Amino acid sequence: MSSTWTLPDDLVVPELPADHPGPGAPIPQHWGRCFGCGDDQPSGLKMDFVIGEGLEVIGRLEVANRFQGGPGFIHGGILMTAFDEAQGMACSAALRAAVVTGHFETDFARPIPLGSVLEIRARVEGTVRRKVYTSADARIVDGPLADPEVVVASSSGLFVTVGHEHFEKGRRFADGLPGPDRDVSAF
Ligand SMILES: CCCCCCCCCC(=O)SCCNC(=O)CCNC(=O)[C@H](O)C(C)(C)COP(=O)(O)OP(=O)(O)OC[C@H]1O[C@@H](n2cnc3c(N)ncnc32)[C@H](O)[C@@H]1OP(=O)(O)O
Repeated sequence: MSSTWTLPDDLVVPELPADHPGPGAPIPQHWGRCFGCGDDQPSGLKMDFVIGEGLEVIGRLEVANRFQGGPGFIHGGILMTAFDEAQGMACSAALRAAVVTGHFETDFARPIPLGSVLEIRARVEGTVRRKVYTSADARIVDGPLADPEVVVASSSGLFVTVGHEHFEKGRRFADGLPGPDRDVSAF
């Protein structure tokens, strides 16, 4: 099975920011409580990211036992979350803009065992107004069934750039219940 995703004809490929740090530079987590990358989210994915070539970022996910779906394998929704995080990070790194996911689709090509390490390469394909078209692929680079030549899953996603006011609406809920305002300006 493969995606029916198509890119629009009027896609604009963005220039890299002048101060883009270049391949290998670590990308800081965008929000400590983020399920994808946050250190302050004990049940989260705890993904790490570095800048890749061009408009690409490279994410790493250690497939922990708590990410289990079918016996011994990663849950498909967890994998989609990892792609979502990686493709969002690619948008942020390339455009220096906050984004949210608008539409997302994933192809699951191989089962991914617990204990493996996934490398997710995610990139911005281009933009149309506020829409950011992204893609990504995942390979097992360490642990069970590791083979860096084999793409085990791939993903396409449309993100939409937003202003910080988008996240202001959620700040009262940052602890899960309405509460004191929290500073989400760093998101
Ligand atoms: C900051 C760094 C982040 C790093 C990583 C984060 C990774 C995780 C990201 C997430 O998971 S975010 C959480 C999941 N997503 C959301 O909660 C988004 C909920 N949806 C919304 O808030 C709004 O629908 C949205 C901001 C996406 C759009 O509303 P707006 O009123 O601001 O914009 P508008 O509706 O005018 O749409 C702008 C363009 O996007 C298009 N669009 C919007 N939603 C779409 C959609 N779902 N599918 C396709 N296109 C969509 C829309 O057609 C339009 O295209 P055109 O320019 O061609 O007119």
